Amino acid sequence: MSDRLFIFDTTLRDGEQVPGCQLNTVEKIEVAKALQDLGVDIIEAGFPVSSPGDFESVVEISKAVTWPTICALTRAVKKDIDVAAESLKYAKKGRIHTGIGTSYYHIHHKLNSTPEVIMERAVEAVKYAKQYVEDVEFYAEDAGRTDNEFLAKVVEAVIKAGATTVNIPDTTGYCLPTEFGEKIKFLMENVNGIHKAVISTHCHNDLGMATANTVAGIMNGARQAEVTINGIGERAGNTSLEEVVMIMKSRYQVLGIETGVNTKNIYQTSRLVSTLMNMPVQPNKAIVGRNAFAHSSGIHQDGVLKNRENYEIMDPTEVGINESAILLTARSGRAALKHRLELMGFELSKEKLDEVYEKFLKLADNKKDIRDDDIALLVGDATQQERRIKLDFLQVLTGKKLEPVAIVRLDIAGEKFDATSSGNGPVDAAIKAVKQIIHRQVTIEEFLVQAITRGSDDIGKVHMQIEYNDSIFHGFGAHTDIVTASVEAYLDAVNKLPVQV
Ligand SMILES: CC(=O)SCCNC(=O)CCNC(=O)[C@H](O)C(C)(C)COP(=O)(O)OP(=O)(O)OC[C@H]1O[C@@H](n2cnc3c(N)ncnc32)[C@H](O)[C@@H]1OP(=O)(O)O
Ligand SMILES: CC(C)C(=O)C(=O)O
Repeated sequence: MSDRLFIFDTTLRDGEQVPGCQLNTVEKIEVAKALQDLGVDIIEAGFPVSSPGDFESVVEISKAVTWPTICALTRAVKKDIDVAAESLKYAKKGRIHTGIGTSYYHIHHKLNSTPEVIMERAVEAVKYAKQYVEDVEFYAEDAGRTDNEFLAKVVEAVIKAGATTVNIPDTTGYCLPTEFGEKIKFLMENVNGIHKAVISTHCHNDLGMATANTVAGIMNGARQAEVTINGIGERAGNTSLEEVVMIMKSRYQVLGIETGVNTKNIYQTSRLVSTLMNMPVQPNKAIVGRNAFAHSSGIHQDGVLKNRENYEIMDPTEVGINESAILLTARSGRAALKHRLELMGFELSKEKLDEVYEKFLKLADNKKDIRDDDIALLVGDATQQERRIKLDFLQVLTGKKLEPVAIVRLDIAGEKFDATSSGNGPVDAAIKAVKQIIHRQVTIEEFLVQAITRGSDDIGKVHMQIEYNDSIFHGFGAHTDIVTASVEAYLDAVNKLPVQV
């Protein structure tokens, strides 16, 4: 048996069935070209009979794409097949994908038919499509819930009628991986002529088993996997391309099967599809999720920094992601902080690192997303000269219809001084209280408040410019509490005034 797995991408057909994900023809061409660059073997471009727009898209994709096979879906209905054939007239390699439901439910409760009639319609559809193209794929819809004996008869009949690929979809995402694997094995062992066709999987993710079922199918003889980028598709979605491809690559030693996919294009294709279809990728999505190569807890970060393979089974660059991310959170340890500091150009002694780490933990408990700006401020704080005047305590009472009042305690060269003041705002009240303790004739010339990054949990940065004896002094403060940041900025500037003798 061949060790090459054909990748059949149905992002533009099954993926596009997702409500809100419809693309126009220009966007579909962009995705099709990206799929071509990615190296998929077959692009299912649409269901041409469904609308003039979908027909047009299949025509234009056929013109735009050079080497992958372009596939058009149909029911086992002559008109559908005629229209599909027409839409494929510019395809360098065209495939008609026709089929019909084979499960008890579909035969009796959807098609109001009998197994015998369904068998005839299946054979007839394949023969009809065969008049147009050599490459005909047949799908036995809801094969996952189809009795294996009947399925084997249908598969044998459609291969005899000329089907070159036979698709065994788990349409409702019902099968267990063992059941799906056994289904494929049963067909491989019981269908006469099975080796004349490629057996394909098309698994849905209703129970989160789409990829597991696809792999089980491949392990039992399927050599085409029908997949979508980011696993998008009807209901809970389809098997995701990136998962199947990376399973084949990462576990080649066990499975011995290759795809023709250029895995380095995976991430960019995922982003493209997500953006065009307005379909965000869940952060923990395997391979392409924002956190797929991000480490946030101290023990993992330490392990990854010592050797990436301690916690990573794939190299992120293999899927087009530049590098693993070490995210700083309240669960991070010194190793991660030190690593980030080094990347930022700081080499701290062990003692200094401990000091910054303590401050970092306090900040991280209050702020989810710690960025380089935050770290720079912490390092700045920890490495600053000892200040003579320090803010020891600050409490502010403020609110709508309340006169703001601030209580301040300063530590001046080891001695504590308290003051209380009201003001027209909390910052004004706090600065006035400070001024009651520090009797210097200073005026604030400039007061600039800025959120460093984003979000209401962000650090506010304050820049203050004060004037004293015709000279200007600058002060900076940063804190998640903007009043504290303002007082710190004021004191920073005051600490720079010439010491009075
Ligand atoms: C599992 C899958 O994902 S299959 C692909 C799903 N994608 C789509 O359905 C999108 C495209 N579909 C469409 O645009 C429309 O449904 C069309 C054009 C195909 C048909 O539209 P309508 O003629 O209005 O039929 P409608 O959608 O209401 O019902 C589907 C009909 O097709 C029949 N049918 C369903 N599947 C098949 C099949 N594989 N082969 C033959 N007939 C089928 C149904 O039994 C039903 O027939 P009935 O009206 O005689 O009961
Ligand atoms: C048309 C077929 C292949 C399908 O999408 C399904 O069965 O899920």
